[in-house]
Amino acid sequence: MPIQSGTENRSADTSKRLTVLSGPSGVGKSTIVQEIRQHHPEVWLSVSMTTRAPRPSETDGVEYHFTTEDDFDRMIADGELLEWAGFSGNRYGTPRRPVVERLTAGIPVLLEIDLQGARQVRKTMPGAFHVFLAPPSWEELERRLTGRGTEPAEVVQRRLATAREELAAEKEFDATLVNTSVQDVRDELLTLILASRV
Ligand SMILES: Nc1nc2c(ncn2[C@@H]2O[C@H](COP(=O)(O)OP(=O)(O)O)[C@@H](O)[C@H]2O)c(=O)[nH]1
Ligand SMILES: Nc1ncnc2c1ncn2[C@@H]1O[C@H](COP(=O)(O)OP(=O)(O)O)[C@@H](O)[C@H]1O
Repeated sequence: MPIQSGTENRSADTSKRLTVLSGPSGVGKSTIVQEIRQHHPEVWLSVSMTTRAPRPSETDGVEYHFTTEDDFDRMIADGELLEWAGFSGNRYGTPRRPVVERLTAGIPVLLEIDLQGARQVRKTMPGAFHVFLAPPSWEELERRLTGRGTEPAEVVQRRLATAREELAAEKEFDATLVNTSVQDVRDELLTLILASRV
């Protein structure tokens, strides 16, 4: 029956409307996401839960939902997270329900998450398209992470050590964008987000 098979196809394909953006700390992921937020409201940006403290520039509910360790434990126990990971001493996770609701409604969704989370999404949402954001060079990555000035030196060092492992995982991704120009990457990412729709 054509109508029934059409419905089945649509529900099976919803994860194809999902794009995952990953890359080492300091490469410019938040900057690109901010550009998409400002210029492309047609893309829905998932707002993650985190146990990390807010930076002075951050607003609860915009960049993240800032939460406690206890509440994060509860969300895991209740199956409310699509994926989650520990990163540099804090935990981060994607609330499942808002993502599923947008995908089902046909809205493109962008997740900005770390490598461990991206690997979980690859398993649970097999249609998702995975984009790796790479730095122009290692030295530039160090400069950006240090220059941002949001973390003490010891945290920067820890993030750089993790970054070496993350750079080695680039081949797991469907596409790589090198973050030389913010506007170019924004436009290229949007093209990929819209191209991966079905
Ligand atoms: N697995 C997972 N990682 C996340 C999530 N939200 C953010 N992250 C990642 O956590 C890492 C640290 O994020 P953050 O503390 O904001 O630092 P920044 O990305 O260097 O600005 C980054 O790699 C983010 O992509 C999430 O919901 N799940
Ligand atoms: N294309 C770019 N060229 C130069 N600096 C950049 C570029 N993209 C981001 N930055 C700067 O690099 C630093 C880290 O960017 P951020 O978006 O916080 O990275 P991430 O979210 O990946 O940790 C910030 O100071 C940001 O302004």
